[in-house]
Amino acid sequence: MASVHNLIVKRGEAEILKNFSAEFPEHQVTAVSGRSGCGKTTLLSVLLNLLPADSGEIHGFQKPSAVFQEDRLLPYLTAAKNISVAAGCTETAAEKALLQVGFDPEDLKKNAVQLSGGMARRVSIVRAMLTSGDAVLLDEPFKGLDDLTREKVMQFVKENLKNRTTILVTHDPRDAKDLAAAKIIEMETEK
Ligand SMILES: Nc1ncnc2c1ncn2[C@@H]1O[C@H](COP(=O)(O)OP(=O)(O)OP(=O)(O)O)[C@@H](O)[C@H]1O
Repeated sequence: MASVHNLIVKRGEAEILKNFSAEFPEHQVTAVSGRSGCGKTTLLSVLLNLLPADSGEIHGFQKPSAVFQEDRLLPYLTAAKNISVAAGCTETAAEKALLQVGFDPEDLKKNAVQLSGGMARRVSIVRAMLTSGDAVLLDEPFKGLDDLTREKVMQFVKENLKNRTTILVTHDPRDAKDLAAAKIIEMETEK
């Protein structure tokens, strides 16, 4: 089991995670939901080492890759270059993956700054899925995608999870079901 134990995380004066403990089945998907502001993104930021915990223990997230709510792309590189630089794969592999998630061949020529929000979101999903590591942290990855695109992206994510321990933050029960989540954590009750 990957786990966090008695995590305390403050942001400014506010204690966001108050002795939060949870277990995440290894090689499976755990869905995390909870009201807006309860600390889901904060939890992922701590697991990614982007935010320090004030105390607590973390096990099983040595090398996670992530989809953030904001897409964090390098604006003047193409989608495929953004992916290959971060994931260490070839641009050809990145382009193949982008076509799978619904990019048009024409879109492959554009720099990230020229992409729509939904396209940028798909680039960040492909980047996370093609990056190797022991865990995948997905912060509302399917939010705002139309149904057809969501289906393509869902298929791509399923094919590329590769048994990695996965945390899926989502408000949509369909996401947990479609990714066959082994466990669902409702954050308020576990804080
Ligand atoms: N950079 C920051 N500095 C100070 N407080 C912050 C910062 N980012 C978030 N917070 C606060 O931390 C709390 C938890 O935010 P977080 O983004 O983790 O919630 P969330 O559960 O992911 O919410 P949502 O579902 O809306 O994305 C909120 O009260 C928020 O205002």
